[in-house]
Amino acid sequence: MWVKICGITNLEDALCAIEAGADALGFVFYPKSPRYISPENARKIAEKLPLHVKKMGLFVDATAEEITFTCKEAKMDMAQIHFEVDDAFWSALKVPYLRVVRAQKSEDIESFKGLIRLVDAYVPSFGGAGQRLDLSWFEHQDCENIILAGGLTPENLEQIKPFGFYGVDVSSGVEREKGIKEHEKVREFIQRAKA
Ligand SMILES: O=C(O)c1ccccc1N[C@@H]1O[C@H](COP(=O)(O)O)[C@@H](O)[C@H]1O
Repeated sequence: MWVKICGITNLEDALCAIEAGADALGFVFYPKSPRYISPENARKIAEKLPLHVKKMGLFVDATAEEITFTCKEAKMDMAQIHFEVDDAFWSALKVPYLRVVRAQKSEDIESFKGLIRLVDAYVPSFGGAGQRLDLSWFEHQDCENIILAGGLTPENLEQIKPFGFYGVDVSSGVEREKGIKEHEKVREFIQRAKA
């Protein structure tokens, strides 16, 4: 299973996640988030990381032009678009991206069906709140294109295994405090996701 550890704010947490086998790391460029990192600081970390690990910039309420610029400035491989956008946005975006569905009801998870997408639980603060999705919504769905997020922890990973998700994304569930990872939880999460 593909694993992304999100909300990275320092090099130590990034290296811990990589040593444990993370496939991707997330850097939050949303100024209202407690996990916000400046593009300049994200770049200092990204430059020290191996090429095979995807560096993903997470955005809320930004224009396609701003996101394109910030991803290049911060040496991100990809943008995670964590808010609703119109069709014109996607063609204006000039970096690879991951679509996010913030699901409030079961029908929502069918948005962008067939495309690789991250499905997170809807929260007014946009994310990182540890809010879980109702797993019964996924029971008759093809989950192989879905990266699941929202309230995941090392302890509840076992419940999602039978669905066959492409990947998982976690932030608050492996933290010691907002923006700082608990390394033992990071290792445990990745080990269980990949088992
Ligand atoms: O982490 C944040 O602060 C954040 C802010 C705004 C939008 C998304 C954010 N995080 C993403 O939310 C999901 C779920 O997080 P959690 O595991 O429930 O804490 C995940 O994709 C985070 O990257």
